[in-house]
Amino acid sequence: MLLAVNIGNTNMRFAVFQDQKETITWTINSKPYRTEDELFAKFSSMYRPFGIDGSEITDIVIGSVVPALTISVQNALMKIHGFEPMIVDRNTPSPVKHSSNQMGTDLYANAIAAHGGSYKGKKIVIDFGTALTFLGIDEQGQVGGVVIAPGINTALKSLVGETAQLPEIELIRPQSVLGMNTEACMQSGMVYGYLSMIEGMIDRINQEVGEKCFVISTGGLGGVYAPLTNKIDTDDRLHTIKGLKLLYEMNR
Ligand SMILES: Nc1ncnc2c1ncn2[C@@H]1O[C@H](COP(=O)(O)OP(=O)(O)OP(=O)(O)O)[C@@H](O)[C@H]1O
Ligand SMILES: CC(C)(CO)[C@@H](O)C(=O)NCCC(=O)O
Ligand SMILES: [K+]
Repeated sequence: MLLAVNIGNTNMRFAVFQDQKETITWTINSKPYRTEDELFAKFSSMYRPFGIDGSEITDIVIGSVVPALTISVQNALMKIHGFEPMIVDRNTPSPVKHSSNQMGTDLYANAIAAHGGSYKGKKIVIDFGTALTFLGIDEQGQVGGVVIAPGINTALKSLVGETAQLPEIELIRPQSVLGMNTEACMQSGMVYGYLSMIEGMIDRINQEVGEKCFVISTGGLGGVYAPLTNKIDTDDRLHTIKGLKLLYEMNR
């Protein structure tokens, strides 16, 4: 069985791909950064609650956008499983072409899963993580470019943290765009505001590439925003981690 790990700035997402059965997935906070020993202790007890027998894991792939965690996670997993997990990044060979020497592994994995999936034509991948990213890729696997904006929780935390009178809110759609109480006003800004950005960016990217792209969303809040717009064609919270799996299979 293959274990794939996507180390993000907020969460480390784990997924175990089983042959016939459903994929099992869970997350562990990335922060505070833990030592290798702490990670080893934490990881040692993480399989059982999910009904996984750790000894059945024969392959491990790690993708990371947090350099401070990459090697510690690799070493902790190596101590548990007795073999070296493969670390992949933007330079790991694949049919996806890009010219960036900075592209985060999650963005590269998003491109690979979009190109390797059954989607047709040009694609946009929107990742609702710590950062909100858009990636455009054409039918030949050429990455057209990326957009990086503050993630929704990141923006909300900053807004609440920098103000005296604004409270934490739940990210749900308010009754109307114009609100009459603080909570509804903020929900409008966060939900309709970001939705407007997302729809507007999709339109702009489509215009720039001269085609109506197929739009895939992933990341923590994809499941909240995708149902609110018909411009997102599908939401798959495992999209990034499926890209890591494909990268592993192409390079093992
Ligand atoms: N209904 C919801 N309301 C508010 N936040 C939510 C909701 N559903 C998911 N989230 C957020 O999504 C996060 C899980 O997302 P995920 O595992 O993709 O990592 P991430 O935080 O998106 O980013 P990164 O990949 O950068 O670590 C949770 O920590 C939570 O903050
Ligand atoms: C943009 C994020 C933070 C999204 O997780 C990550 O992909 C990253 O740190 N990237 C490095 C910079 C770049 O992709 O150009
Ligand atoms: K930073």
